[in-house]
Amino acid sequence: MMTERQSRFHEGIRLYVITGANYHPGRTLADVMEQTLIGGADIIQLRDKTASQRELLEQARVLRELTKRYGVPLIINDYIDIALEVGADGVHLGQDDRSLAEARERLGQDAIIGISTHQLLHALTAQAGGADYIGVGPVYPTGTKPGKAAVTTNYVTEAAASVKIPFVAIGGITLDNVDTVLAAGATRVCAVSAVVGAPDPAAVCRSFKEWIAAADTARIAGRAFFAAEGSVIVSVNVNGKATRTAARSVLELVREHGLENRRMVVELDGEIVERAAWERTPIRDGAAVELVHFVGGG
Ligand SMILES: Cc1ncc(COP(=O)(O)OP(=O)(O)O)c(N)n1
Ligand SMILES: Cc1ncsc1CCOP(=O)(O)O
Ligand SMILES: [Mg+2]
Repeated sequence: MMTERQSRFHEGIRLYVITGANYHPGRTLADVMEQTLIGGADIIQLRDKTASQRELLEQARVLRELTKRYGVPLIINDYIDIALEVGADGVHLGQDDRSLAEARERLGQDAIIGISTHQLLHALTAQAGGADYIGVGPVYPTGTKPGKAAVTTNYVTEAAASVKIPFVAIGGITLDNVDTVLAAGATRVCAVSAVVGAPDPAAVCRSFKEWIAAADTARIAGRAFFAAEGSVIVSVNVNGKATRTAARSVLELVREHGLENRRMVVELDGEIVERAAWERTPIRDGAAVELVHFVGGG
């Protein structure tokens, strides 16, 4: 009996961080990449277009040890040999790199193989060829890949509609435009400069993850996720925890937390909101909310 191949690019992989040593002069690769893992990076790719193969191998060994410690997959850009040598989880290949078939043949069924795509035909070809995920980009022009034409968010929307395997949006994505990329249909985001070039890479990763979670919440609730201009995404403090939400009213926030049918009290900015007013009470940016529910009887 034929069993379907189970990809190791699992559902929980949402924030993909690629190395970019030129963006953090004076800080080591290990230090910066550990910060991204602390901040919640779900997968790491080693990419360095100027290092020698020997230097890359050394970097790959450092990242293999680090990613193992955090239980996160390590992908090597371009080089199947290096992936094999250090026991990486897989490789990422572009349209002009080694082929998907060769990588699968050499790395085996368990390996994670990602393919860069710039149009739907690339995406469908990679999917048919057994890729585990695809890169969709560059969404915006980026100094990390200078001269490469941007595919725009139109391709993100096309991929969301037609591609069945996971895709990561990549290229020029920052905390200032990630809402637009998510609103276009991305559920996974990949970044280099916005993360590794930041003074606090862990904080940037946490913020990316919050945006991704806020878009998930909207999608699960069956609502559109709006980008900044018509934004319904607000930062609120719920029971002392900073979070982002697409909830427009107290009622929606209560629903988001699965508490609608519970005996509970809602406090908004220090004032109790009567249940009858939940639906008409808006959630504003910066609001402090306490959701107090009563456990058990008596
Ligand atoms: C996740 C991800 N997406 C796209 C790329 C780019 O790969 P490629 O087109 O081969 O370009 P280089 O990175 O090799 O310059 C990527 N590396 N990762
Ligand atoms: C490797 C790559 N492939 C498409 S865009 C890109 C670079 C992404 O880097 P940044 O997040 O700094 O724009
Ligand atoms: Mg490449």
